[in-house]
Amino acid sequence: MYSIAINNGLCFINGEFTRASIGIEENKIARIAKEVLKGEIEFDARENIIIPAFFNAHTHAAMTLLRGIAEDMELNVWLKNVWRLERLLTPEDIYWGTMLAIVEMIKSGIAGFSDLYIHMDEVAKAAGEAGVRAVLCYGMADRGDEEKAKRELDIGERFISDWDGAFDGRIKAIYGPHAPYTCTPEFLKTVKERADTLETMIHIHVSETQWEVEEIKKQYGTTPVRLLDEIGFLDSNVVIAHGVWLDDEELEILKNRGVSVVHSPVSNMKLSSGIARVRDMLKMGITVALGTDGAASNNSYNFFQEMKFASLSQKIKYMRADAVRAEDVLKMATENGYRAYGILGGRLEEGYLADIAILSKSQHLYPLYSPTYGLVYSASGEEVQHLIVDGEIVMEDRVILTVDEEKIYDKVEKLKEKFIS
Ligand SMILES: CSC[C@H]1O[C@@H](n2cnc3c(O)ncnc32)[C@H](O)[C@@H]1O
Ligand SMILES: [Zn+2]
Repeated sequence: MYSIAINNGLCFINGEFTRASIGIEENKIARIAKEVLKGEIEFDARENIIIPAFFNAHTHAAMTLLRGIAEDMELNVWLKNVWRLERLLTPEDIYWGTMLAIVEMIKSGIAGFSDLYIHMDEVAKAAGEAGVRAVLCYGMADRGDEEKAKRELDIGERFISDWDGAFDGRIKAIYGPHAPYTCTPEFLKTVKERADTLETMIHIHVSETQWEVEEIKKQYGTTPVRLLDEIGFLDSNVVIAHGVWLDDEELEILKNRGVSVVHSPVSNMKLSSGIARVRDMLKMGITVALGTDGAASNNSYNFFQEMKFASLSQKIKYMRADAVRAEDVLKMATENGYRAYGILGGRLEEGYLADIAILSKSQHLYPLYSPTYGLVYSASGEEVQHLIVDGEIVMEDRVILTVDEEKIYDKVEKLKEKFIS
C-alpha cells in the first residue's frame, strides 16, 4: 500500500507520454507500474495528464510586489528604478510577496524554485510553510567595498547555516553573488572558495546584456565568462542565470566546467536583453533549465507561458521551426531545473522525489493530438488540478491546502501604498 497512488494516467516518462500508475512512499516515487496500485489516497487519473512538477530555476519571488511598476525599460534603467524601491522592502513585505509568488507558482505546476533576493529568512519561512521546495540564497554584492564584502558574506553564510536542509530537506541554502558587474573578482573568488569548502552551490547572473559584456571588458579587459574562468569560479556547482551574450569559446568553457544555465526568455525579451543560444547549448550537452526571473520583469510566474516563449523565441533566433523541440522544452522546465541544483527530481522515475503535477484537459487542449505539443504550445496553466510536493498534496482541485490565499491578496494589496507615494 502506497501513501498516494496515481492510477492509469497519461504519464511523461523518458521524454514521451505513456499510460502508467505511480506509487508514492514517503517523499519518493516508489513504483511506476502498468497495473492499478493501492494507496491510502488514490487518484483515478484515466482522464489526466501526469507530469513531473516544474522547477523555476531562477527567480526573485517577492518581486511580485513590484509587478507592473517599472515597465518598458531596458535592464540598466529598470534596475535603477527597482533598486530604489527595494530599499523600502521590510522582512514582512518579503514574506507576503513571496507567498503571493508561491500561490501563482503552485497554480501553474511549479513545485520548486530557486530564489536570489533579500531578507531570505522570510523566503525560507514562506516556502517551508507553503510546502514547496526551494533553493535559496541571499543576493550579495560587494561593489568594491571591502567592509561591505565582509558584511555581505556574513549575511549569506549565516543564512546557509540557519536554513540549509530545513523543512525536511525541502530548503537548500546556497551562495548568491549578484553579478560580475556588482561583485569584484576578489569577492567572487572568496565566494567560490567558501562554496567549495561547504560543498554547496552558487547562483549568479552572468552575461545578461551587451552592456554587461562591454562593462566587464572595459574594467577587466575580457568577457564575463572568461573573467570568471580565469579566477577559477566556473565549476559544476555553479548555476548562471541568463547567459544571453556568449560566444562559441564561452559556451565551450561552460560545457567543460559543467556549469548549468538558466534561460529566462520572457524577462530577456521584456527587458530587451536578447535571446540566448539555447539550441547551441542543448546540442553541446549544457544543462539548460528554465526560470521566470522576477515578476517585475516577467510579469508572471506561469511556466506554461515560459515554455511557449522559450520555444517560440528560439524559432526566431535560429529561423527554424525545430530550433528546440517541444519535448526538450518540457525537459528544461522539469528535469533540467532539478539537475542544475543537484536535486534528484523532475522525472517520473522510481527513486526520484515525488514532485508531481496532475493535469486535466482545459478548453485549450481540445482536440488533443499530442500531450507534449498541447502542454508546450496550447495549455494556459489552468490545467493543473493537483500538485504533490515531496510526497504531500499541496494543491487539490486547485485549492491550495497550505496557505490562506485570500489573506495573501489582502496583505499585498495594502502594501501597494508605500510604493506609489
Ligand atoms: C541583491 S538580490 C538580487 C537583485 O537582483 C535584481 N534583479 C532582478 N532581476 C534581475 C536581472 O534580470 N538582472 C540583474 N539583476 C536582477 C533584484 O532586483 C535584486 O536587487
Ligand atoms: Zn534575475
